Amino acid sequence: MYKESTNVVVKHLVNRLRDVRTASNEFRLTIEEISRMIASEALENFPTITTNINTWQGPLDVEMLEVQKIVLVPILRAGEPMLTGILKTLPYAKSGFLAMKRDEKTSLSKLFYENIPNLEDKTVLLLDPMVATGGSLIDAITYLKEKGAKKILSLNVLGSPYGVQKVQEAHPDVDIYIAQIDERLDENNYIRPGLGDAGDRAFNTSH
Ligand SMILES: O=P(O)(O)OC[C@H]1O[C@H](OP(=O)(O)OP(=O)(O)O)[C@H](O)[C@@H]1O
Ligand SMILES: O=c1cc[nH]c(=O)[nH]1
Ligand SMILES: [Mg+2]
Repeated sequence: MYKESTNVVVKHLVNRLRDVRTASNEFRLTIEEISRMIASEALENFPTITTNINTWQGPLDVEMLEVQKIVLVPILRAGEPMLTGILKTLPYAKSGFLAMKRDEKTSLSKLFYENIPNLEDKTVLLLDPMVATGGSLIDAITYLKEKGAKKILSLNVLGSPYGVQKVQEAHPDVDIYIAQIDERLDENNYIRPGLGDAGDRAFNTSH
């Protein structure tokens, strides 16, 4: 299944990303903010554990998210601000890394580096702002499954209808939480209206 956010603040922030005046620093901070809100939506039904803590009035049993069961995996580069944002909310989550690049001629993704912790009993939050053809996300999920992932939630900012459908067809067990699904994929496999190249926008390499 996929869930597109209906939150008006999320939509507002996505539109800040589209504006060409939004320079790299603000662009990354906005991705951080959107990611924290999408993570809240994705974790709404995540298991909690009763924990005894000391409060100002003494011991108290409270329900806490089972953060030790979460592994955050950004797809670099563009996924990096998503990791930074969510780690501010969940500083004790573990992180793994996939560095992938889409060949802009063939649109096929290539994996350059990986560092994935043990995924036994874990839920992976896979982080990539953009789902264009869906190829990078499909390959990343396939790789994580080979590494033992049983449960993967995909957190994304912008998708094309085509890409989101392709990911669902390839991996129907993966739930997608996305801020906005745009109109279409263009002839160069870019999302329209979209925001351009998220990695270039985030790291100031557009020109
Ligand atoms: O759905 P797809 O057609 O595979 O395209 C989406 C991919 O393209 C972008 O990364 P890119 O390859 O540009 O790498 P970057 O993060 O280094 O810019 C984006 O972050 C996705 O990973
Ligand atoms: O629109 C797109 C497509 C792929 N990658 C991006 O960053 N943006
Ligand atoms: Mg890029």
